[in-house]
Amino acid sequence: MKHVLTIAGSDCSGGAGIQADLKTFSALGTYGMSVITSVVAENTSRVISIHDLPPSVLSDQLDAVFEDIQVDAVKVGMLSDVTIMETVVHKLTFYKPPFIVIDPVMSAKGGQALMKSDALTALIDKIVPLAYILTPNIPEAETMTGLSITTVEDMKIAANRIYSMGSKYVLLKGGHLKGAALDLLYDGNSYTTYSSERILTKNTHGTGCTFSSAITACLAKGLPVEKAIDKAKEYITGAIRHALPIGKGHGPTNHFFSFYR
Ligand SMILES: Nc1ncnc2c1ncn2[C@@H]1O[C@H](COP(=O)(O)OP(=O)(O)O)[C@@H](O)[C@H]1O
Ligand SMILES: Cc1ncc(COP(=O)(O)O)c(N)n1
Repeated sequence: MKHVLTIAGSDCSGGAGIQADLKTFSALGTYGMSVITSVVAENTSRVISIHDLPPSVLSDQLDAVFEDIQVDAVKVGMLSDVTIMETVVHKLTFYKPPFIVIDPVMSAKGGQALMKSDALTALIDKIVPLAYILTPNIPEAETMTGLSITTVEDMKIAANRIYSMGSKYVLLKGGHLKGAALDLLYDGNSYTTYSSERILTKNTHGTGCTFSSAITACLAKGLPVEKAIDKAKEYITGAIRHALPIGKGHGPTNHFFSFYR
């Protein structure tokens, strides 16, 4: 069995962050581990508070995992500030796991910030170059590039711009646009699209976390990039189609939908 690590925030309501990541890792047959960056008191409707863990606690967790267990792939999610980013860069540069998938989380579905705005430069200069695959959504790509993205042509221009910031692949997710749920992969040479029908639901809490974790698990299992994304796209579409209508806001993705099909 492959061993997969998530470095991300904790969502006590279980829909996003490390909770979504660990459920995805299990559902895809991998052994999941978690290093928590921040404890977020949040639910399907709102973020109440964010408690960032001290850098030493973050470093210790990373050492505890890497000194003892082989890590086949890493997913990075919420990194709230520059200090947390610097700690993650330091440790991942030292331990050099084979695949690093980075979801540049900036806000929760309700719009509340999960990354401090003064951390944008560190995200671009220090975190992005670590990424094998970077998975921004449309608002994140707009923040990173200063572009307005409303069409697939705009997505191509933005993906190109983000690629030049230093990640090996850019997967720009189109969940926030209209029409089909179309994601665009750019590898520096050509574009590949991954498309599914748009599911009419408000229950999209954790979609980005689930998708990036599924890609990470598939890479750990040895799938080439295009196949890993294909499989993860199939997984996220099922998890949204069967998303749970719980809570008063955006309900969470469902990781056990395959048992009920
Ligand atoms: N309503 C939907 N129906 C089908 N797929 C969706 C829907 N919303 C998002 N997706 C897909 O879910 C994945 C996560 O994308 P997105 O929701 O944009 O991420 P984030 O959670 O980071 O905002 C992408 O593959 C996207 O195309
Ligand atoms: C701790 C944490 N990390 C990430 C997200 C974003 O989740 P998503 O974009 O997948 O809905 C979140 N709401 N909470």
